[in-house]
Amino acid sequence: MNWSFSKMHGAGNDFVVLDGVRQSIEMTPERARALAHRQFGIGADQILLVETPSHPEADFKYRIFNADGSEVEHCGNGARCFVRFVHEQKLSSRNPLKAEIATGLITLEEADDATVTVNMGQTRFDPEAVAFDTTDLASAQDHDDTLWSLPLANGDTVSLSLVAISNPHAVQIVDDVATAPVAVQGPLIESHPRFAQRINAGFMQILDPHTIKLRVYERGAGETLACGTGACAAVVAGIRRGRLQSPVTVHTRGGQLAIAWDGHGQIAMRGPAVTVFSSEINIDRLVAQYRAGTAL
Ligand SMILES: N[C@H](CCC[C@H](N)C(=O)O)C(=O)O
Repeated sequence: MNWSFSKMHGAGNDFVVLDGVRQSIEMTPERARALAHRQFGIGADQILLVETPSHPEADFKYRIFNADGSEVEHCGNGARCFVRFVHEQKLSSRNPLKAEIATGLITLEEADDATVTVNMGQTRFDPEAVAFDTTDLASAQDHDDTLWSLPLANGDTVSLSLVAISNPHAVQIVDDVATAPVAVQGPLIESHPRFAQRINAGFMQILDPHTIKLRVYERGAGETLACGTGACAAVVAGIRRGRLQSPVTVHTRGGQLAIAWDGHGQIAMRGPAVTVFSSEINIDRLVAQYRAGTAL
């Protein structure tokens, strides 16, 4: 079966985007892993699927699969590519669009300067929102933010702000993102046993109240060049800890994102969306090649 797709990225966070409206696409974890595989597949951090919505006010349903095949609640950089894809593929000319995600609706709007602004949906700060087990753990309360001191398996202890942008994030402040132990602490935080659904691990360097640098070790994908929900989570954590003021420019390894948050409502994120190429692929042959390649 042949699937047409677009290869896209938002600030270097890259995606395979599929039209599940005009094509019959049944996504499985293995198919997502095969499409995302950097050697045996197309290569991507996430696979994005556009579908017919079930929510009455939505224009489309927006589904996200990580490179490890896990289906997740949200992807901010992907949302910008989603609306660009819908317009480029002439699935709809509506602008702004409403997309249905796991926790409700998000609004996506393309601007004339080729950037896209997304209202990122609900934000939560309670440990339950990130499936964090707080049993026997004293929270180091910091301002009005819960700052959790978490021992890691390698002997490090980290201070984490927990924020859900529909998907879960654990954000820490570091002196210098360039030397932050992302490769060591990232996987230990991502798969820490107290996070029942795993978590995205953010490392934020504050340059001034309106500017940060950020690296994110993503759940199910590893470190990416940018993470949209991670940028939102970092800005929210910084504002709630009295260290940042809206709007905030987030410098990532793949580009810049502009985040605005009034302290209680939705978060708005603006940034780039780029189509690298469009093509089609035989998914059955791809999965067979992926199985053969990864069997060793
Ligand atoms: N790895 C994330 C999903 C993709 C988020 C990121 N690519 C973004 O732009 O928000 C998770 O498992 O929640």
